[in-house]
Amino acid sequence: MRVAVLGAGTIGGAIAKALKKAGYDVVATRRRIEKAKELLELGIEVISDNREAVEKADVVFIAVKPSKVGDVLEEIADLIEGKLVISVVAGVSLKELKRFAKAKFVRAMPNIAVLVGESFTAYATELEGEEVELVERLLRTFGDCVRVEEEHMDAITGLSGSGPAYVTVFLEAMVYGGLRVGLPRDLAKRASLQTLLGTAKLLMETERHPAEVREWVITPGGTTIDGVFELEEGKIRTAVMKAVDAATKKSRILSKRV
Ligand SMILES: NC(=O)C1=CN([C@@H]2O[C@H](COP(=O)(O)OP(=O)(O)OC[C@H]3O[C@@H](n4cnc5c(N)ncnc54)[C@H](OP(=O)(O)O)[C@@H]3O)[C@@H](O)[C@H]2O)C=CC1
Ligand SMILES: O=C(O)[C@@H]1CCC=N1
Repeated sequence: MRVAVLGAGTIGGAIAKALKKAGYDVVATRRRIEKAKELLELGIEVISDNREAVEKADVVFIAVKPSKVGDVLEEIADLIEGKLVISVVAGVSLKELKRFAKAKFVRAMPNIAVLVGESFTAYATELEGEEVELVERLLRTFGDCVRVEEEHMDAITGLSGSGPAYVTVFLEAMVYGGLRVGLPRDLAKRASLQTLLGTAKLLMETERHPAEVREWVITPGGTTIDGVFELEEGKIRTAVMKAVDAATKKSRILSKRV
């Protein structure tokens, strides 16, 4: 199966790599192909002509910025009639995509962990049956994937699409905390990363509520409660909730600009 990825930038490049690794024949596009050396080295064909890429492909991914999606769809509209087209563009609805072409559209939202096969990808579509099975086969090469009602897609964008950025802020703060109490940089980073990974794995495997796992860690009168007290005073929960809310609202605003 041949897959075209239009807009081989940060996420498009990651998608092209994941699909190539899974054995798909991949053609990727961007205007400045000199910036796609890494993809070329992996055996991915990189060209600047979207029409040529689409003509040769069975499935098309669109990973350009929201402001460009209209132009790109207009450019390829006649070639994608009846073709499966998966857009990962934030804030652009199925209804808006369908304004430009009569393709079989899927709206998906992965995150940058596609690069290590650990994305959370949600998708919405009106397709059914074998076509949905194909969509899931493709999206599973990125990591976990789940079908959702389209009304959830902006919130998914604000939560898991943008999520790696929030987690890296927290992670960096943990490392700095380690530095502040005198740990060497490498040790602080390794301890913070493994703590994050281990906690996520623990929560996933035990399916316990985060509060329950937190109670396991907090020894009465011990060290952890003093740390948790500071986090609560710093309003970390409202800060994270506001971050998800702001990014979700931005996704909703982007959709009005296409
Ligand atoms: N970054 C992320 O983690 C995620 C991003 N997304 C979505 O993916 C999209 C891209 O985001 P991101 O990867 O961060 O942005 P980038 O700017 O890194 O990638 C966009 C790419 O599109 C290329 N491009 C621009 N115009 C065209 C065109 N006419 N034809 C073909 N390619 C073109 C650009 O390259 P050139 O200038 O060389 O043409 C650029 O590399 C956005 O819509 C975003 O909402 C979704 C999930 C996660
Ligand atoms: O920042 C953005 O707009 C994109 C969408 C989700 C992650 N990155």
